[in-house]
Amino acid sequence: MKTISVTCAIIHFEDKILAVQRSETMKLPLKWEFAGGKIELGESEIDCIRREILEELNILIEVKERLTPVTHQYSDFKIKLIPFIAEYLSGELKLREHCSFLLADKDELINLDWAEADLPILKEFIEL
Ligand SMILES: Nc1nc2c([nH]c(=O)n2[C@@H]2O[C@H](COP(=O)(O)OP(=O)(O)OP(=O)(O)O)[C@@H](O)[C@H]2O)c(=O)[nH]1
Repeated sequence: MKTISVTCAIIHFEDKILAVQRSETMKLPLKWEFAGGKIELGESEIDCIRREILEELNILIEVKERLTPVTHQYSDFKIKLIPFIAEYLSGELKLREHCSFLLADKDELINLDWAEADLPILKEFIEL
């Protein structure tokens, strides 16, 4: 099965972290994730995450650090999820695809119903 490469961003808004909830019509409905999306042909990981965040959330971010990518097999597809830590720079946050968002303390994140591929990323981030 083909592996899709997806970037995602753990975005700091001062001392809070942004999590977003997938809408009912998306794959993995109502799961929580870090915003991001598929890498396009010829696109760098960093360009991808900046583009996806602008498209999905209408904001600009500064990418700070790359965490460890996770490969995960869902029942019908396989992904390589590449996480970045980032900081909010500018723009008014608007949800263009997701149904809700949360600005949470780092230690509250674990209580959400995450997309499975995000769990090792969350663990690495919480232990930083
Ligand atoms: N953006 C993002 N996608 C994630 C995360 N974790 C995770 O399993 N994914 C999966 O990665 C896939 C690609 O992300 P996407 O946001 O571009 O996907 P999409 O809904 O547009 O996919 P589709 O157009 O095929 O329905 C999705 O199926 C999504 O479920 C995450 O933290 N962030």
